[in-house]
Amino acid sequence: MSDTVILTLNAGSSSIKFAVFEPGEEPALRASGQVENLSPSQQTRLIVDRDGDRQTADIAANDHAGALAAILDHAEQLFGGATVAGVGHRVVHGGTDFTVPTLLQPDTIAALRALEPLAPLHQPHNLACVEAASAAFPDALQIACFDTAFHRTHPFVNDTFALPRQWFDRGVRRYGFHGLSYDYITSEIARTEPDLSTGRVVIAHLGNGASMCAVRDGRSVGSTMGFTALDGLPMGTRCGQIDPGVLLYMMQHEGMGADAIADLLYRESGLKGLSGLTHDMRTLEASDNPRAAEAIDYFVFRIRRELGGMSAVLGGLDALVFTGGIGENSARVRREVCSGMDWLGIAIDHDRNAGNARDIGTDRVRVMVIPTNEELVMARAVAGALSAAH
Ligand SMILES: Nc1ncnc2c1ncn2[C@@H]1O[C@H](COP(=O)(O)OP(=O)(O)O)[C@@H](O)[C@H]1O
Ligand SMILES: CC(=O)OP(=O)(O)O
Ligand SMILES: [Mg+2]
Repeated sequence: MSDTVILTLNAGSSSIKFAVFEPGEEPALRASGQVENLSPSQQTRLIVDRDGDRQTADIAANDHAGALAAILDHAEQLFGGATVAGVGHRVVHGGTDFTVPTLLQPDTIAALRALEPLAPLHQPHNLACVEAASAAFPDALQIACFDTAFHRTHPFVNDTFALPRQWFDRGVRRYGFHGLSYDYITSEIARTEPDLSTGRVVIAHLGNGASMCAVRDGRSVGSTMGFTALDGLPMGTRCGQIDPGVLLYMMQHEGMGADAIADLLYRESGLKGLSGLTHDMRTLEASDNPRAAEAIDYFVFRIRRELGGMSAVLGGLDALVFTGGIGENSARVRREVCSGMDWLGIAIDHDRNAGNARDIGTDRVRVMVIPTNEELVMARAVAGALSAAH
């Protein structure tokens, strides 16, 4: 057993997911878990998974520093006496400047803080974890791993809006997110499906946040997400694509200010807004309320539209991959996305789909369900930084 370990942190607004790896050419997972319900109105819980065993404890934390302190209270169980040599942080927005995993230092942290308004549900929490982990592990390398970095291979037409050119030059452009997930899926395809690694692939990352990525030759050529993680598909609480005229109307005729609109678009829309019930797909699927079904219908409709558009951009399609909590687990969403898609060469086996099997396609296009692993992508980056530092 190694005497140093890598810790990865992935902070959301009400959770921190973490994992512990032994460093090496391919880091080996030692333990993982999360702090969930990290909000004043809920009972915060710590979950630790190790050696096939799950432990759960109620904890008192109500912010990210408190959550990290609770994780460290379990240091012996997680690290087993090993030193944390590097910490990988998921940082959702890297803007135009951060295109590779980056050592976090005061100037980089300040530059990333400036991007907080572009990812208000994520960036402040990501940076809170950086602060807490730097205090807890002052001798460890703190490495930022960016959701935007995988998309920096986009052609200009996918990255620009049709605004006066100065806005593009000032960074108002489409970045794309969920890059750690797409990086992992493309690395899995390269490892297990060499024929597909030079192919035309659409990956649908469907979780609380949801986006799709068009991949050719293992590189991103398009994403449904844009300047922020609001664009594209509808999500748990985010609206997805919207006519900007709606926002003008709300400001000019409904007396809504920027904060009220931000709250509406980031926290009250998407599946939650449409259903009037919940952001949670599992609960929606179990509901017999017709609005729950309408919310799922809209989610599926947008995925199908984007699939058609991305297939056109790619000049055809060789594989469709589902990932993320919904993509990996919802047989209904996958079935409805693939239904009537034979014109594109997509058909699925319903038994294999119901069992979340890895290969569910029966026609020309491969249709696959691949669980994502953003933590491993971060651990690989930290392992690389550690071996470069020695
Ligand atoms: N068995 C399931 N059936 C349908 N949806 C599921 C299932 N399991 C998880 N989900 C959905 O996955 C979503 C969470 O996805 P996840 O990728 O874990 O989120 P996050 O973006 O927070 O990492 C929720 O909407 C949840 O309901
Ligand atoms: C970028 C994004 O939407 O991330 P998540 O799915 O973790 O909310
Ligand atoms: Mg996620």
